[in-house]
Amino acid sequence: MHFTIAIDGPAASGKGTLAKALAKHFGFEHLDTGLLYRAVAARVLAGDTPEHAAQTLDTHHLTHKGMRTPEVGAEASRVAAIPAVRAALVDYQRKVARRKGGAVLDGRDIGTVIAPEAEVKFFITASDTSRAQRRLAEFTAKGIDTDLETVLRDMQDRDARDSDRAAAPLRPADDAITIDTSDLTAEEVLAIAIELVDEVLPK
Ligand SMILES: Nc1ncnc2c1ncn2[C@@H]1O[C@H](COP(=O)(O)OP(=O)(O)O)[C@@H](O)[C@H]1O
Ligand SMILES: Nc1ccn([C@@H]2O[C@H](COP(=O)(O)OP(=O)(O)O)[C@@H](O)[C@H]2O)c(=O)n1
Repeated sequence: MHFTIAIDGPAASGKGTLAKALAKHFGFEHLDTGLLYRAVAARVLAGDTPEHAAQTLDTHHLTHKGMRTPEVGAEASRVAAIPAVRAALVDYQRKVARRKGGAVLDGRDIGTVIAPEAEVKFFITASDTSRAQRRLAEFTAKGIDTDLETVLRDMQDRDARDSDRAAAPLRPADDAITIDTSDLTAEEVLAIAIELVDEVLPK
């Protein structure tokens, strides 16, 4: 059985949390596609060129530590605007998306470019303040010294780069279901999403 769930949205909206929980619930594979761009960015920060880093990316690069720092996130959104970088990462993502047994992919262009044929598409949003507070809590838990104002500004800069770029900009697919998670717990978001997927999933 092929069944793809596409999840897109801006930074720290809760895409990854929902994708992981949906994959677990339905026994599907999960791919955090942001990790691909973060892994390219980490290699660029270590001296590689974006094109070479993307073309030679290997799954073991995805498990490296330090991928969720503000510096890697900012660089990820810069390399992600380069068409050759995006092109190098397409095949791997499409292969996962059409994997037998079902897949959940989260990112920015899953419903629009990587898997426009996905059976279910979600666009996950939340207010800027909620998202910045969530991201700050993550950074603080990791021992990264920053503050709400800085996190909010970096996040808005990154969202703007992701939305304004010419190559696969962040936007909901026409047939995506938007969920605003500002006032919902992760469990509430999951329950809503499961119900919507169940309506489409072959019995
Ligand atoms: N509905 C929610 N309510 C509150 N916090 C949430 C919710 N969904 C996710 N989070 C938390 O917000 C942070 C960012 O979530 P994450 O799923 O990593 O976002 P994204 O993948 O969109 O960047 C994480 O610490 C996560 O636990
Ligand atoms: N499918 C995707 C996924 C991520 N990205 C880029 O990678 C960056 C990091 O993505 P991420 O999903 O790890 O970021 P968060 O939403 O977790 O903060 C984004 O800001 C985008 O620039 C992309 O362009 N396309």
